[in-house]
Amino acid sequence: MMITCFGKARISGKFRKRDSSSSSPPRNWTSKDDNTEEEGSKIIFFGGKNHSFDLDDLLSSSAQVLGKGAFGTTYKVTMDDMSAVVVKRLKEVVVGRREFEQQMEMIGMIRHENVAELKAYYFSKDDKLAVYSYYTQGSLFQMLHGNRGTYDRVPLSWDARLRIATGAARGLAKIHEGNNGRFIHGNIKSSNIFLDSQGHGCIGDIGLTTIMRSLPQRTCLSSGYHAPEITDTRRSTQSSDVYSFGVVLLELLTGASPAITEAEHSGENMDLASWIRNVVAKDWTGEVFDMEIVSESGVEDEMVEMLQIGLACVGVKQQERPHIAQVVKLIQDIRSTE
Ligand SMILES: Nc1ncnc2c1ncn2[C@@H]1O[C@H](COP(=O)(O)OP(=O)(O)OP(=O)(O)O)[C@@H](O)[C@H]1O
Repeated sequence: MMITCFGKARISGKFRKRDSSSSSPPRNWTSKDDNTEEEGSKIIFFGGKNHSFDLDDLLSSSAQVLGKGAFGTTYKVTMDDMSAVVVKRLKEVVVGRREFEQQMEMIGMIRHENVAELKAYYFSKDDKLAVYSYYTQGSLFQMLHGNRGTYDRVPLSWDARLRIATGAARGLAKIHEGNNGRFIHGNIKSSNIFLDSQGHGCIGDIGLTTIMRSLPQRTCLSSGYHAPEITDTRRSTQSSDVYSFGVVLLELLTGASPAITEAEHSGENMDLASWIRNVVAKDWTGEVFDMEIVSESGVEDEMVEMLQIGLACVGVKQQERPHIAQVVKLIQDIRSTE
């Protein structure tokens, strides 16, 4: 299956550099009504006072728009010392300050090597910000689909994909342990999975779904990531997270986009999970794997095992999907050295 283009709108821009003589933040970065002294509106950091920047640094630094997602605009902000963080300016937050803060505090408590760290958050009437670590290697989406069909394409080996899947599964398992085992992610997809320095997958964008306006059902259906029972993204469940994670595994195996497209073989409109279910039912399993990995020798059994795990996760019946802890074990067992 060929994917020829990256397929996401890229925008570039810059925050205005703040006049260093001014003590108030620039208007384009903070509230539009000049109400910067709004009571209680201060940036809250995790990890005590041990942080290398404050709100002023953040607001005065140059920023580049990484993209506009469903939940707002995401910026890479580079500090004077050249360190970078990601700032997500959240739009359509549908909860009040108290609930927002409670959710952020819960997210902040989830610390794991395979979970993108929430460093800080900020709530005011006009601005809601979430500050994360910046991952220099970009997202799994970029790695899988970027530059396909061009000379600039850097192939992603099966070993690399296995490491990404292992790390991401561990990260999601940790997230599901949060809030006494009730925490959900709600938006698992390849653009929310990043790579750490060892090449393991790390899950980003945790826990925002439940505090944001629900995505339209049409958007959910066409993305290919959402479980079929989800009609309101604010009511995502751990089992729907497992479904979405299964879609990511299928994406890793096939190199195909999960969005609903006209399936090459049948000419029908279907999402990735449905297409793979169809192909496997017809016993054409070998045909689904990404051309980029299919020629690697001695790994086909591992790919077939991963395919079975992915298919179990995307089970249409919720009760038949595995728990994420089982998924971690199954993936680790594919190659016991991982
Ligand atoms: N911590 C991060 N480090 C590096 N890149 C990031 C980080 N967070 C997000 N990005 C990248 O920034 C871009 C915009 O992200 P954003 O989350 O706004 O949109 P999205 O992932 O496409 O959709 P959604 O809003 O549904 O998550 C994406 O390409 C994403 O992979």
